[in-house]
Amino acid sequence: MPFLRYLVRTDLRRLILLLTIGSVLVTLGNSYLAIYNVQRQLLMSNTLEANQRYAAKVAESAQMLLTSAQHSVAFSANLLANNLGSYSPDEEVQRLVLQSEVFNSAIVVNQDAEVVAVYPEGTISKGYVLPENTRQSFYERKPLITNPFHSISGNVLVSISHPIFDNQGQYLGYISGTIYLNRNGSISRLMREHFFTDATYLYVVDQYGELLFHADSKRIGENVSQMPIVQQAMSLAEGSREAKNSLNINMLAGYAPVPASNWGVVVQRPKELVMSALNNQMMNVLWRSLPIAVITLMIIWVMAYLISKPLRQLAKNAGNVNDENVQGQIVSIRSWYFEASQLKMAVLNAIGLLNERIHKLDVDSNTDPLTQLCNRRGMQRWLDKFETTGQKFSVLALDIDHFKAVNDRFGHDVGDQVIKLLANNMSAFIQENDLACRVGGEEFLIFLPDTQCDKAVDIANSLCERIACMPIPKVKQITVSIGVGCVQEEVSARTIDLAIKQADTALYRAKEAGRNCVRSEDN
Ligand SMILES: Nc1nc2c(ncn2[C@@H]2O[C@H](COP(=O)(O)OP(=O)(O)OP(=O)(O)O)[C@@H](O)[C@H]2O)c(=O)[nH]1
Repeated sequence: MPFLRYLVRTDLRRLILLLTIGSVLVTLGNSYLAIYNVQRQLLMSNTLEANQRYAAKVAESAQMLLTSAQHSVAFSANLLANNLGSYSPDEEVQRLVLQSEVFNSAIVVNQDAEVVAVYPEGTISKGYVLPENTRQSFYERKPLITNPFHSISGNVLVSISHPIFDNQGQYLGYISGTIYLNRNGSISRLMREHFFTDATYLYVVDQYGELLFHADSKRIGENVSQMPIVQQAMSLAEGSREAKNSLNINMLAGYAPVPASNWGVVVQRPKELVMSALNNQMMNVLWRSLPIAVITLMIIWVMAYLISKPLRQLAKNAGNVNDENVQGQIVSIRSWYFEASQLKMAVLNAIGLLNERIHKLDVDSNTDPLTQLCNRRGMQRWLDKFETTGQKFSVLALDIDHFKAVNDRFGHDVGDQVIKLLANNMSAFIQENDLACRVGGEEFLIFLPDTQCDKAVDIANSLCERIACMPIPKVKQITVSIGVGCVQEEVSARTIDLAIKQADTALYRAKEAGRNCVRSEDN
């Protein structure tokens, strides 16, 4: 599952991405939620307030219409009271109905509860004596707006009446105008015609919770007094609230009273409709903010890449310190910000230091500490090189004569100084490409690349003489014996070994010959 491992691998870029994208998303989500809640609250309170204001406006207009209707009826009652002998009730009821669109019909009733004038004709007959249950205005003898009632023909009516008294205060009957709530007229138009373009609707209840006006005309007359919003509307107060309608749908309702008739006007709008408008709005916000969000996320991605890139390259190269080119690769890393640049310097320093230490260890492990010449291990490296390159060479095996005596006479420390001095002298004597090694206490091998045997013998003789003349503190003088060996054939491990053995044997012979001399295979 390499891909899965790649996905769950934790690196700086992923961490930066995770952190920043997480923060951006949480911030965006939080802002979105906050905007949603604020807008929701705002929209709900705006809708509640708008509905309350609309209900109040309609209620106020109804109040004005009813009050004006009451004044009209009062005016007619006064006219009839003062001119009953000369003025015709028939003309007055006709004028009452026709002068405005408020009343659908009007009647005058005398002190015997008998109808003496009616307009338009046919709604009720002159001479008709009111039955007991319709004599509210007759008995109460005061200005009155009756409770809504159902006529025989199925109409819902409200009657506005005013008593007629003569100059002596004697009761002569009353005049009343009738409004058919389910027919055309100022009030019913006021209640029915609205400018709602959505599912908002208005209804009116009387003081008993009976519907007087409703968008669904079939419901007029239905008693809805159990509904909480109606109960509040019936309390003759103005306000707004969230409430369920008769179909159990949540509504945002505003209500206001019509004091003249003890009616309540309710305007309500389904809450879901308000919320769906909000949801559309929020979707709109989301779509509009999407391009910026995508651009932001892309910028974050690029920044995460750029920030993590130098560190990632440093980490990768720090794991490859054995690579020869690692320092060059680290130098080429573009560390464009402070921390990465400091880290780059630190890694470069560390690798430099490490290489230095490794080099020193390498040199130490191949070098004789007393003379700083190659030891056996260092020598072997050179022999491997000769074998690989096929380069021929001669070799001198050199040993200090009677060195035990030097040690015995002057002490071991002086002996060491002699060995050191001899090594320096040899190093100064040999050529740049030659190699001097200390292979034993006072035994040395000197390799002379591309040097023939006779030439090597000459060099050995020169060296032997030079050392014999070398001034040495305390000891004064030492001599050395030298054996010469050469690689005669093709260079291989065997021929190299043979050449060294040759030199050793020749050295032995030099010692035997009295020391302070040179021997080779030929002499
Ligand atoms: N001071 C000192 N002495 C060493 C060191 N290595 C070996 N020796 C001494 O070198 C001496 C070598 O003695 P031998 O092998 O008998 O040889 P020699 O006395 O030089 O006599 P020939 O080689 O036969 O001429 C010994 O006494 C060793 O203790 C060293 O590193 N420092």
